[in-house]
Amino acid sequence: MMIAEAVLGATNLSKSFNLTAALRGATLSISEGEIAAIVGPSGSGKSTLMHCLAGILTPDSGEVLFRGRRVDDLSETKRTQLRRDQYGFVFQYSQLVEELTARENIALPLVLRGKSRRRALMEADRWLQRLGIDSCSERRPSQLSGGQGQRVAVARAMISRPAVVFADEPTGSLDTAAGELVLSLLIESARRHKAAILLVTHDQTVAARADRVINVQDGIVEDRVMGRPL
Ligand SMILES: Nc1ncnc2c1ncn2[C@@H]1O[C@H](COP(=O)(O)OP(=O)(O)OP(=O)(O)O)[C@@H](O)[C@H]1O
Repeated sequence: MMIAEAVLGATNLSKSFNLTAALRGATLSISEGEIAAIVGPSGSGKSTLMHCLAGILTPDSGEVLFRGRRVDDLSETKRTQLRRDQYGFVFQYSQLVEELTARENIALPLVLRGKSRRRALMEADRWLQRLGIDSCSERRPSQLSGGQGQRVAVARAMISRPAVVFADEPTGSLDTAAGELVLSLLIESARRHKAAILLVTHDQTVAARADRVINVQDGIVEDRVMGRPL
């Protein structure tokens, strides 16, 4: 049997905000291409865990590993580079740039990585088509529906072929049908490009689409496998 390599790992992560202990020794490992849902009560530490794993927050103690290499102690510049080169992000209210069109928003990560504007826009056009939003190409974010905006966010997250996509309630602001479509597109794109997804959700039907559900309780990870092969 082939054992999948870990793309992302954390050991004993702790993080406090003043007197609040948000994480109290969280340990987990995400395999290459794995789709993992992070669930747990409000305030249990899900977002803090995700932000520590993504290098947005620095844990007070513990280690974060990306492909076996320690990354929590990298300089801010190196962590920004890691996020740009290896990670994609989809949040509840997508942080699209209002001054740019949908097409330019999708192309942006490639431009930031040094691709020419022309080539980045050509690649963005492919993603617009793949996700069924090519008619929105020239619209600004405020001219998009919630579901269209999240599809643009999925395209923007996937265009740079990330190893890991961090998604914090990506369908939380959408109705059921739009949410299901966005989630399906995110999962299909990730499977096609062998990206792992770390998905924070309150929604059981969203969690049920993952390979594995990771339960966070009081800042600690309680891991359980959900029957599907990893
Ligand atoms: N920037 C911050 N400053 C102060 N306290 C914070 C901060 N971020 C998180 N906390 C606290 O840390 C704890 C964990 O918060 P976190 O947002 O990680 O939980 P969560 O499980 O994602 O919650 P929710 O499901 O409500 O989004 C909570 O008690 C929260 O109030």
